[in-house]
Amino acid sequence: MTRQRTAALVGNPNAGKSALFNALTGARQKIANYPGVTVERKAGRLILPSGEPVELIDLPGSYSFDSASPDEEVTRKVVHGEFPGEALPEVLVLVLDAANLEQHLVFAQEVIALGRPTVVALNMIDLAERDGLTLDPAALSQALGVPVIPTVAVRRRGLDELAEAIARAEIQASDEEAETHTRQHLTLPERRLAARHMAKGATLSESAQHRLHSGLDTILLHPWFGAPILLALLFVIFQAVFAWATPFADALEGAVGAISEWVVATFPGGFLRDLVTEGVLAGVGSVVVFLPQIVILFAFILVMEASGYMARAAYIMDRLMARVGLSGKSFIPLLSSVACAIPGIMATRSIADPKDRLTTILVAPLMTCSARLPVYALIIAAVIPNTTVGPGVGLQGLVMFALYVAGIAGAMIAALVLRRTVAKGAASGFIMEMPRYQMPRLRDLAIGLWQRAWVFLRRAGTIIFVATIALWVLLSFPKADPGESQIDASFAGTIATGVHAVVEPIGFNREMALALVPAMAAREVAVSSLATTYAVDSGDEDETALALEEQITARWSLPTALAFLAWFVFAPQCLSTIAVARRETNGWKWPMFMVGYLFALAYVFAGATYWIAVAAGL
Ligand SMILES: Nc1nc2c(ncn2[C@@H]2O[C@H](COP(=O)(O)OP(=O)(O)OP(=O)(O)O)[C@@H](O)[C@H]2O)c(=O)[nH]1
Ligand SMILES: [Mg+2]
Repeated sequence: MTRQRTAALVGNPNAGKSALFNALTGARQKIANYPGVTVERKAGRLILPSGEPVELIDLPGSYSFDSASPDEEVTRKVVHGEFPGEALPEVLVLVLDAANLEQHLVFAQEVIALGRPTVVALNMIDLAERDGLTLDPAALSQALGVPVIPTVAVRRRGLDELAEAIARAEIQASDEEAETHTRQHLTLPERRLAARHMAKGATLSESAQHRLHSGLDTILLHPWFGAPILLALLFVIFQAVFAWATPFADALEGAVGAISEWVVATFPGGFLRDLVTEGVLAGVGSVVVFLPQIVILFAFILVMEASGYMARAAYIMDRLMARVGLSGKSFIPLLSSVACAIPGIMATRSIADPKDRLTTILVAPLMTCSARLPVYALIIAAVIPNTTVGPGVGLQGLVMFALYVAGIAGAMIAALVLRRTVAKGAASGFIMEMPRYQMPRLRDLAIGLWQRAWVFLRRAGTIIFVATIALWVLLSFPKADPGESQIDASFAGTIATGVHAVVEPIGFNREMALALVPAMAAREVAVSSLATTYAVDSGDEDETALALEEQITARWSLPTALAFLAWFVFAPQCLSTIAVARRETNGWKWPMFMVGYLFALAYVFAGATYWIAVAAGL
């Protein structure tokens, strides 16, 4: 009885499976859809050297058998013989990218562990050579325990040898009656380590540049040092945000003060002048002075992205993320949330698993977005002494770093809890392609920075401007009788008293309570609100000129200020984020849940911070 011989091409995305498929089968192809899914089934006829035909199928690329995307699901089921209506392929042709051997070997081990007759096509040898890498197929074959054939699919190099190896594997498959000897399964970290050793063992020589790049990877992706290096880098960034921004921030502050003085000196007193000095200049101006810090933070982020380090940070974080039940796929959305949770939440669309995605949406607001930077920077500058706690380590930068870490830790713990309760499910592994290291181009950096700065200034000119003016109006009317405080008399004062009753137990004063309300529009409004409130409150012009920072230093106790910082780590003070969460989850249920748990966390942590600080005598 002769039956149809079969073989399937498997491997990571972009290994060159389709290119090999086309080269091996030529025009003898049939394209259809797998039943029930929109994934294409590509089959073709490969003629072995003996003249015998083999049905070759080109499977979708896959990073792992644990993955959940529909494409990867098809690949997993077909090679396990679980796909309805699809015969278990007799031979697996595992396609590896020689230029990215180490990454491709991670999935390769899973395929080989199936114990099926397997042939490796070590493809893209030409690209490896271009990168200055000479590989030893024999050594790799020995390490993997299967034949390895070097190929260049696009130039038809190695195709005859590959066809011969497939023919031998077909004979082996029929000898063994397609019996499978499943080998030992390794965990993802074990496979990564083994991939590293195998790739090294199969490398005969490499160019200086390639050695430099892989040397960098050895250090930056080291299982033990990788994470501390990432943390140290973040630490340096926050030191720089404070240390480098100061002269620029001072200059901006001076400019805003000078304009304010000029307005006071030039125009007669009254409604309009007060609106400009107390509302626009004191309020919006107080936010704009944080532009240098935003620019410095993003300069670092952009350099990390452009140099190729960011993808490596994702790789390092993947291990941590897996431990809390998220995949590395959540890293990019969470990282974007450092700029703003809105693009972060939108980026979760790339996460295939719905529970993974939901969890990522729910924790994204915990990542410290750039809108918190002005709040943190203001309060820290006002209450944390500008001293050093070690050579080159400023206390202010250290506190800022701690707040960012608190946000990340909060997100991780929240994810862990959510994955065990409302979004139950198993973690899926993730392996991504590492881009090459590159020198960032100055022009691209400049454009990226300009875009971030513009987003910030536009917010100041629109949402922050409007919220601050609205607050100023509420603060300014009705007018106080002589001797009475303007805030007590105003509409805003009445609102503040109501909110204050709720937040007094966690150490907040009344101005803070008032600032929380308009800050729902955008977190930076907390800064402009405080500035406007103190400007209206002080009434006489000399005191208006007193910088917001000094007002806070004079009026707030340290426990109160720390409680306010703790509040902003958790509080979902952003209506746009809530609206985006509603759109991305198709309903109010999850955004309401998100707002509820985040406010609860903010309240508990701010309260705990306050009372611990009071007990410690701060
Ligand atoms: N230089 C070079 N390029 C190749 C080689 N093999 C494939 N390519 C190119 O690499 C790219 C990806 O190849 P594909 O065949 O589409 O990769 P694939 O494995 O089918 O990818 P998925 O279908 O996404 O899993 C294409 O642009 C190919 O032309 C090779 O040996 N050398
Ligand atoms: Mg393909």
